[in-house]
Amino acid sequence: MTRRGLALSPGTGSLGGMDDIVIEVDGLRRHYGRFEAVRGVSLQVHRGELFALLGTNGAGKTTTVEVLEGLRPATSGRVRVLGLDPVRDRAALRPQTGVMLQHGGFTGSLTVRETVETWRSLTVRPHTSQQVLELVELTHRRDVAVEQLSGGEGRRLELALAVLGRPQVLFLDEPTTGMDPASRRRTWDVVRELRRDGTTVLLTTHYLEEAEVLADRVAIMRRGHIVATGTPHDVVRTLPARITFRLSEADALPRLPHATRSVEGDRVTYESRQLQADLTRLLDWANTRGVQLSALSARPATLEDVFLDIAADHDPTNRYADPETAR
Ligand SMILES: Nc1ncnc2c1ncn2[C@@H]1O[C@H](COP(=O)(O)OP(=O)(O)OP(=O)(O)O)[C@@H](O)[C@H]1O
Repeated sequence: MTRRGLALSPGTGSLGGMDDIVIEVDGLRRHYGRFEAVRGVSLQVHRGELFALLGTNGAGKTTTVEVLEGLRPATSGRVRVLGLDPVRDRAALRPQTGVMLQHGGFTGSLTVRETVETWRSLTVRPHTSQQVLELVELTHRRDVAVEQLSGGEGRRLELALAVLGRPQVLFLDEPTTGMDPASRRRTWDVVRELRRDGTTVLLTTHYLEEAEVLADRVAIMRRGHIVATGTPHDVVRTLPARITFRLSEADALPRLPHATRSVEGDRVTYESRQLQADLTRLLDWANTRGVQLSALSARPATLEDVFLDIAADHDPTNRYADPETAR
């Protein structure tokens, strides 16, 4: 979706000495008292990239993002955003970054427009209110008190405020939580548009489909570690594709050369490393015998499959890791 006449390009103010790497995390550890929430995380995000940080509840995503935002110091390890230290250089970094927290702090009695105007007065080189409200499709709600917005509209207002200062780097912590599927897709369009205009985005989300459609690269965290990383395609291809169908007489099932089979009642699942070859073999077998495979489906693995595999508490360390991106 292209929005008319919007100049969304991020600020280009040079902070000097940076290359293509916008976010750099090396061996990050973060303790809360004696509990270690982040246990040696390393990642790099390049200019204009959208990187999604995924993980089970309590895995350490928010803690990692808060360290990057300068809201918490690292216990140890090196963290740089635009070549700067997020805590020490917070004043220099702040105008270059946009932050959408899980729970924004609005004053409920102000209208949407008053809220944006208040934030504009605190922002260097801001977009106009009209621009950002158009971007997130809240123009028709501009005179409504913030407390009367729906949950999804509130999230869109937070997104508008996060991009108000034309940030080079945008941190989005669960940006579409509480949105209906249509709002979520509209928000994806906005994020894609920002990314197209060169904004670097670090996103956390529990919606695996969101990461699959938006992210250039993902990292999946569990218990303070990154256990899988790479492009969504790279991460997903570590797991086999699935062929499923229902068949009452499962005894006569064929062996497929690249697949393992499991049967639960009348539900048959093949996990296949070569979907096309195995599916062809299966369909030939069924056609030759006149067998009806009901509710037949064949699909590659998804990020959700990988996530569930990781959450199931196998030991996935190293299984998914891409050595170039997770050191
Ligand atoms: N202020 C704090 N004091 C003590 N422990 C904390 C604090 N903040 C977070 N933790 C703990 O650190 C761990 C990581 O929390 P964090 O919020 O970073 O995880 P998360 O991956 O963002 O989780 P979620 O998906 O549930 O939002 C959790 O075990 C959490 O209970």
